[in-house]
Amino acid sequence: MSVLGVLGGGAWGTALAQVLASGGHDVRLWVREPEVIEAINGTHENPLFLPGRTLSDRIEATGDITWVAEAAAVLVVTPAQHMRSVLADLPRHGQPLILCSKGIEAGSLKFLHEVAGEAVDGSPVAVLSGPTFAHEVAAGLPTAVTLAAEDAALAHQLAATIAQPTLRPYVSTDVVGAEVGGAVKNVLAIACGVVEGAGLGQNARAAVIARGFAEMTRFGLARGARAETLSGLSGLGDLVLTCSSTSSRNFSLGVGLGQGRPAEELLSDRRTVAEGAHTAPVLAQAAAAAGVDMPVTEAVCQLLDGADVGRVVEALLTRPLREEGF
Ligand SMILES: NC(=O)c1ccc[n+]([C@@H]2O[C@H](COP(=O)([O-])OP(=O)(O)OC[C@H]3O[C@@H](n4cnc5c(N)ncnc54)[C@H](O)[C@@H]3O)[C@@H](O)[C@H]2O)c1
Ligand SMILES: O=P(O)(O)OC[C@H](O)CO
Repeated sequence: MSVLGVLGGGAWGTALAQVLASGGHDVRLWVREPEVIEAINGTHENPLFLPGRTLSDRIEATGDITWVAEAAAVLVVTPAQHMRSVLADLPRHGQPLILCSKGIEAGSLKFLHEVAGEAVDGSPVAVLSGPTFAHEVAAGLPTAVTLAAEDAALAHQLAATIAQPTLRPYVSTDVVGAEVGGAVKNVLAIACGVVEGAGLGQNARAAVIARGFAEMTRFGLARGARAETLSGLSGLGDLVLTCSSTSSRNFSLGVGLGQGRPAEELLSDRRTVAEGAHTAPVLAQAAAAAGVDMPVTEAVCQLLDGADVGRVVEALLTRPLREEGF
């Protein structure tokens, strides 16, 4: 067993720390909030981000990122838009980084493996992504993920390190594909939530999933992803999960939008992150730059900007007819 580091004490960082610690690893968890550090080390719980779960005493929370940097590998689980600034403080030991966040950086339009590569020069980078509600992983429920690194040997080595009886990684060398799925599905989950909130029915939700997958695939292929990754755990698998449940923060945000509530109100008082709200405008820019048509993503951007739900839905449904396919 190894000493592993985790950056980010939100729901997902804490759940990953828990499943790794339950497998016998010692986990150093870097946490931003002093009250969360105190709760994890004092009473083995994270009431702010993962309430109701008793955590392993193999998890030690810290505010000292240099201590986490000494681990054999570091899982990076910050919100996507804060990854660059957090990694800037991580001392460089050449330790592998496993990126577990989902999104595209605003401004640069870069995937997170590109951001990490720039921020921590010299560390090999892998991406872990898939259908993974944090509370289920922390509860020890069976979960499968994609673990992608350009270097196949590294991907296999990291998969062997993190694999647990309830966490099964599937290895890939398609880093871009693994990232596209996680980033795009969050935007599409908002759209499915809107369908739910506006009472548009199950047929409409299935249509958004299917046509959303088509636009995920168009964008992914244009950016060099492989089709089998997009139809795998990190793409279609995560899309189906996140578009089906109010356990998803992105889906829940969409439900509120579909009920006609403004995005600012829905986002203002939450401490948890709904990545799709940040990714949608960035994805729309990246798609435009790649010459890819993403009508569902465009619709989500309009709704986040306060457009009327009925008008946005009508505009989507009255687009020129086209052949089915990607
Ligand atoms: N929760 C899940 O089920 C889940 C599963 C898979 C992937 N993810 C991804 O993991 C990433 C983290 O999500 P989460 O659910 O753990 O977070 P969360 O919503 O539970 O908690 C918010 C996190 O944001 C951090 N944060 C807030 N402001 C910050 C700042 N200025 N700088 C750095 N960090 C800041 C907080 O410290 C906390 O760790 C996201 O990209 C998310 O999409 C989440
Ligand atoms: O709650 P969400 O919408 O951020 O989704 C969590 C995970 O990404 C699901 O795989």
